Amino acid sequence: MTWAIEIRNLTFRYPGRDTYILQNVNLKIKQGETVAIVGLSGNGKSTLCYCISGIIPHIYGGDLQGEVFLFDQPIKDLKRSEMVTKIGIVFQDPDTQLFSPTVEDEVAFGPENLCLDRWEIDRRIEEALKVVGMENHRLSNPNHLSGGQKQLVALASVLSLEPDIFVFDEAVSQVDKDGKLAIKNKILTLKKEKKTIIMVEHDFTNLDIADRVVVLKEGRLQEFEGWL
Ligand SMILES: Nc1ncnc2c1ncn2[C@@H]1O[C@H](COP(=O)(O)OP(=O)(O)OP(=O)(O)O)[C@@H](O)[C@H]1O
Repeated sequence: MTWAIEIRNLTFRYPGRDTYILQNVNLKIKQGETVAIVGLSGNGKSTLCYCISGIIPHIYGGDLQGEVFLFDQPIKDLKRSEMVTKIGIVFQDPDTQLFSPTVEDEVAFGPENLCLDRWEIDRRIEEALKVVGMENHRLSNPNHLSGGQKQLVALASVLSLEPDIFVFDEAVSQVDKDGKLAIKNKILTLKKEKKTIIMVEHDFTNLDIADRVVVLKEGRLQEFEGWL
């Protein structure tokens, strides 16, 4: 069977650190599945998201053992251009993701780098901005937006890539109630489209739409059984 994501015996520590943040993590996720990762602060949820999306080891380095596969391919062998159509991550802190002078440029960056036709790029910008309700802020500088608005722009910039797998790492934590509802509806649409979704949830906002919940405790992963 081909898994959208397969993590085998993953163990990781950051460069120069003694503590292993992830310890022998194993996880298999089917295409079209929505999996929520929960756990207390500092237990390695973001670190696991970085491993799944190739940021570890490509950007952070560190001591990594085990392997992550996306659709049977080891991510360490995937080129950056192959990664972006397979998996898109929305970070907890939008400031790490936003770098363009305008909202529109930010959302256009991914599709433009995929060298898509202009009409397709425009369609994706239009759609992504509409989903997140930021179509009236096209020409705004992302640095001048509120935290919640920045998160919505970061989300739109990943939606416009239309990857097979989405990783939402507390992606809407600062977004207002209406915005959260709109994103929840979008995630439901992505589910219908058989996209694979990983959600890190601190406040459990979207747990009800997850097919499965896994708990990360002190770097070890367990299936969630029972109520927290
Ligand atoms: N770049 C880094 N270098 C060294 N240690 C790091 C780095 N990033 C995170 N850590 C450490 O790794 C541990 C796990 O952090 P991580 O952000 O993965 O946890 P988390 O479960 O996502 O927490 P939160 O819910 O607060 O976001 C923490 O002790 C953190 O201090």
